[in-house]
Amino acid sequence: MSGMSHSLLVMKFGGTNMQDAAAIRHSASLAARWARQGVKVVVVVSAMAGVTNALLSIADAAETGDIAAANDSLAEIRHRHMAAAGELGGRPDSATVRELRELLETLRQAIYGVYLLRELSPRSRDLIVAFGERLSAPLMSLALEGLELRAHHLTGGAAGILTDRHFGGARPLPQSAERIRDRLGGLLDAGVTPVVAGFMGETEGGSVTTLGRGGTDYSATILAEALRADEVWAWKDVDGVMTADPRVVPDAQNIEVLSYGEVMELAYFGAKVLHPLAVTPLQDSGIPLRVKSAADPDFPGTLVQRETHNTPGRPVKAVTAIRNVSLINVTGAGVLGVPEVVSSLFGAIARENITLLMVSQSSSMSNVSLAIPDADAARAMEALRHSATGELTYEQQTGKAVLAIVGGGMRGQLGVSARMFTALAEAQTNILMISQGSSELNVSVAIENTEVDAATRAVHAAFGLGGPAEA
Ligand SMILES: Nc1ncnc2c1ncn2[C@@H]1O[C@H](COP(=O)(O)OP(=O)(O)O)[C@@H](O)[C@H]1O
Ligand SMILES: N[C@@H](CC(=O)OP(=O)(O)O)C(=O)O
Repeated sequence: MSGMSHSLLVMKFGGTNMQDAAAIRHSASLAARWARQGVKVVVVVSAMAGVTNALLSIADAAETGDIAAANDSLAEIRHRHMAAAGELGGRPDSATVRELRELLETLRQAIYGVYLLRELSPRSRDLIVAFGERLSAPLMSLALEGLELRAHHLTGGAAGILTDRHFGGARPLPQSAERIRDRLGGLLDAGVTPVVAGFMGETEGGSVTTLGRGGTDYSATILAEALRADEVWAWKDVDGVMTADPRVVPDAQNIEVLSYGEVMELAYFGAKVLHPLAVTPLQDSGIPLRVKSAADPDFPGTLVQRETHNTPGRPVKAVTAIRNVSLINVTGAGVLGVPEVVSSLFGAIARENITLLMVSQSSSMSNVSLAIPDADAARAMEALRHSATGELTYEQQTGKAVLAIVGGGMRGQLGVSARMFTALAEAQTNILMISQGSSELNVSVAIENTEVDAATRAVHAAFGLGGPAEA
């Protein structure tokens, strides 16, 4: 695909595309291919694959006093980055390699601090976990320099991304846009390729924040919107956004076009391919986002744009699933016809910042069911018990999953849900709960965790997603 018509592209490279020196070199060559054609390229990088999870475990180990485990794992991270730096041509005495060493030492001290205090606040966790991206950005600079490009790496904060103080799930502040133009405009005009550490920003007071798991996609779109880029390209280890997770459904197909709304639903309902909020910065400008395959750069991938693009006979575009979900059933006299109770339940969930995946209320109004990620369920139960009025009982069932179908073509179409339920029945899947999003872009059901893979394949086949669209 030609980039000739573009003047500015933001390119995001995920953990897999940064996993070792060879992958980083390949990623750099993709950025260089367009930079050499005169396109200004802003590169945004994730941590090397696995590093974010490792840093989270290290922080937890330090907090519980297991400094030996923390140090062992830190040594692996140090080795992995120093080895990659060497392979990418970084000399031990070069400024970039010295900087890497200093970053690793600061990380070690931060972890030791957690160990001494036995205390890990959301703020300290963000500081520690963002080191993954701060350490991978210099490696990308080395790789770009190895291809004779001039590069300059920056933290998310230094690139101008200012956020609120919501550690672990921070949101950008409006004044970021001007800061980003200030911080990156000069570099771009001087022919330098900025390499921005993804996933992170900083508060006005200078504390490091993170944008939520998978947040590098979000960093890329925040930068693209501020810089009025022509497009954002998210390079992945898949062809694009697929009709289902290709690890579960071998005949999943690439989706050519999706709307911002569709991609948000897909991400919300578990498609790990993009951050659920990634397209939100683009909604005003309509800047397109392309999900592209790093292994096959000329393949068009998936174009994500403002407008919905429907194929006749194909109301559903994709099937997604979220595993490890809890269902919380709220029953009791207090639920009977008392909308305030429902609103107080929602308030409690919202205050705790818990993702509410599904809600359903029985027609008798005597029962409300909520689907919540297992990881949030204990907090949710606690919050619900403290919030509600009346005589309510709460019952939690774990080991469930949410399966969703997504597509703009289902709006106003009869029979789509019925087709999904028939497919599930034929696959002997018991449906525990049903809900349709008010946007009419999705229908979701709660099922048993153990039945997710078979159910996904059955629904995928029922909507003809594994082959060419029906006429
Ligand atoms: N509908 C889907 N389309 C494409 N990929 C999906 C989908 N659902 C889940 N995935 C998984 O998401 C992965 C890509 O996301 P991720 O690894 O986070 O990307 P990144 O390269 O940005 O780190 C793929 O390897 C794939 O297994
Ligand atoms: N490293 C962060 C941010 C990210 O976006 O990663 P990836 O692009 O590898 O999904 C995470 O794991 O959440």
